[in-house]
Amino acid sequence: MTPRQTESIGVIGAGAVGQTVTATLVATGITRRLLVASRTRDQAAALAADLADMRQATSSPTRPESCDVAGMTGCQALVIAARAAFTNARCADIRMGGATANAPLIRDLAHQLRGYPGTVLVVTNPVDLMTRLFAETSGCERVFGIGSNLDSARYRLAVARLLHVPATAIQGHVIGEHGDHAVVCASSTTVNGQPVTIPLTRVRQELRTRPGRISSGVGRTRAGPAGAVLSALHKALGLADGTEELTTHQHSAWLGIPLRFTGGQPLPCLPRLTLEETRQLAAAATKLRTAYQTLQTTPHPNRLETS
Ligand SMILES: NC(=O)c1ccc[n+]([C@@H]2O[C@H](COP(=O)([O-])OP(=O)(O)OC[C@H]3O[C@@H](n4cnc5c(N)ncnc54)[C@H](O)[C@@H]3O)[C@@H](O)[C@H]2O)c1
Repeated sequence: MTPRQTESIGVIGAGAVGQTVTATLVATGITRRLLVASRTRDQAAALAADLADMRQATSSPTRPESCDVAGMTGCQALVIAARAAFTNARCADIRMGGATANAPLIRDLAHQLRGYPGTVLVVTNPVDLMTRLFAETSGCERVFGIGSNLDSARYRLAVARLLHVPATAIQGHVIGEHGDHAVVCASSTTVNGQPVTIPLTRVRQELRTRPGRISSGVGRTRAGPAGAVLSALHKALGLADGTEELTTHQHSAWLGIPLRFTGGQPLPCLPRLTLEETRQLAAAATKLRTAYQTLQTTPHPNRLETS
C-alpha cells in the first residue's frame, strides 16, 4: 500500500499560485510540515499565519511554517511559484514575456538549492524554459515543469463539453510547450476507449482563450495550476501511481510529455503521433531550444531586481 502523506513540502513564492497551492496542501493534509518562503520573510510569515488559521479551522494535520529557501533542503519536494516584478506587455506568446525577468530569479534559487536531492516542481513561466534553467543551473535530478498537465486537464474538459460526454470518459494529452506551441494529441484521444473526431479548431480556440478569460475575471489563474501541482506531487512523491504531462528532458529538448509514475519513478510514455503532430512537437522543441540559447546569451544582472 502506498503512503498517503509525506513529511515536508516547501513552496517558494507567496503570490496567487503559491497561496492557492499552500491552501490546497493544508486542506488535503498530504504533508506533515509545509514550509513557505517568499521574496521577504514577512510575506512568508503572513502566509504561514493565514494557513495556520486554516489548519486550526479544519483540524488539518499539516503544520505551516515560514522559512528561508536555505531552510527547505530537507523537504521531500519543493514547488517554485515565484515571479519577478515586471509588466508583461505581450499580446501573443504571453508566457514567453516573463523569460528575461524571471531567469535571474530562477538562477538565484538554483544556486541556493544546488544539489538538492528531492523533487522540484517549477511553475514559474515560461515554464519549459524555467524548468530547464533551474535543472541545469542547480544540478538537481528530479526537476519537472507544471503546465502540460494543466493544458491536458483543460483539453479533456473542452472535449467533454463539445462532445457532450463526461470528462472522465476522455483519455488524451496536450504536450510540447506550455504556450503557443502546445501540441494537441488529437489522433490518440479516445472517449470510453474509442477513437473520436476532435473538433480541433474549437478545442484550440478554447485552450488559447481560457487562461486569459480567467485572468481578466479574477486577476490570475490559480486554482487550476494548484490542482495541477497537487496532482503532480501525488505522483512524484509516490503517494499515487498514474500519468502526468510534465516538462522534462527528452531527446535533447525540454518540453511537456506524459510521464507514467510508478512508486514515484517516472517513465516517458509518448502516445502515437501522426506526421503532423510529430512535426508540431519538433517545432515546439526547436522554438524552446532557440529561446533557451537566447536566454543564455542575454547578459544578466548579478543582482535580482524584484519588488
Ligand atoms: N505553469 C503554469 O501552469 C502556471 C499557471 C499559472 C501561473 N504560472 C506562473 O507562476 C508564477 C507565479 O504566478 P503568481 O500569479 O502566483 O504570481 P504573483 O506575482 O502573484 O506571485 C509571485 C510571488 O513570488 C514572490 N517572489 C518574487 N521574487 C521572489 C524570490 N526571489 N524568491 C521567492 N519569492 C519571490 C513575490 O513576492 C510573490 O509573492 C508566474 O510566473 C506565473 O506566470 C504558471
